[in-house]
Amino acid sequence: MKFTKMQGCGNDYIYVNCFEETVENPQEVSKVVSDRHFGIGSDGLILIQPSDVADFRMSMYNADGSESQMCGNGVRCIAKYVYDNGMTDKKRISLETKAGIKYLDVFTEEGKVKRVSVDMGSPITMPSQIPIRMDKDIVIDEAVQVMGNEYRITGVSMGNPHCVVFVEDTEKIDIERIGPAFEYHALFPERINTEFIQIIDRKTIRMRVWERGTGETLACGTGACASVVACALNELTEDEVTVKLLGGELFIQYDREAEKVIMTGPAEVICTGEIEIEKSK
Ligand SMILES: N[C@@H](CCC[C@H](N)C(=O)O)C(=O)O
Repeated sequence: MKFTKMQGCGNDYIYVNCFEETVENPQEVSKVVSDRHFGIGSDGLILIQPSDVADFRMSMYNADGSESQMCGNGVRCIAKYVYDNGMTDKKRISLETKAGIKYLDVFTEEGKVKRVSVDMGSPITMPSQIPIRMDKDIVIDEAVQVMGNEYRITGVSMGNPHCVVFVEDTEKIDIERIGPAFEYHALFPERINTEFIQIIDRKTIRMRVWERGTGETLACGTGACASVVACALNELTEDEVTVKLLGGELFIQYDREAEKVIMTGPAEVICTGEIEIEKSK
């Protein structure tokens, strides 16, 4: 199987061009390629596919093989892949995802995509649609018990589920211990991505993330968008915020009137290669 490894703010995935390759069992293939010791090493697998309703389609799988509806860093990398490889010459690309059609604007330097702005659509705050098991109209700054401690959570879906927790200092979070406890908490029937957010000032936040199905990653695009919406709901920041992640920075604009979130950030190729996948996978 031919692949390209790409990253957006250090959130790295194996991309397969399904106009040329067939991936029969993507859940299993994602586990194999993502393994950082016995595979290529990545946060998951992303398939670039033909679409009947948009220019391209994305399917994305976490490192544990579970499928997600959306991947913010992944959609930017797909825009770079299809443009740089001459699969389109459009500077506004439409992409079908399990969370609807997303529109990607590419910014090029010397003919190659450097940055991409994505219309991430409307944030969803209704608990039953995130989903979060809470008998409320919206989950803002709600107290929950996790591993014997109280945390205050704000729930937002960007097509995939997020739980945002504000902390004094992201460096002091024992994320390997607390991340899985959030992910598998009974409040979240489809598990959850958890963002730990430190407010730097009204235009800047620092974020660490525990991703559903993968663990701690260096960045999460949907998570950055969900966090900026959560900041706005808690009146902690303005609506245009730079999110500092372990692997880089994303610029997020929350347009409350239009009810949409725009994410802008980089996309880079790491390497290309070929891997033998057993027939049963
Ligand atoms: N890293 C991604 C999100 C990947 C999916 C997530 N782990 C989930 O299961 O929903 C991003 O950049 O948005």
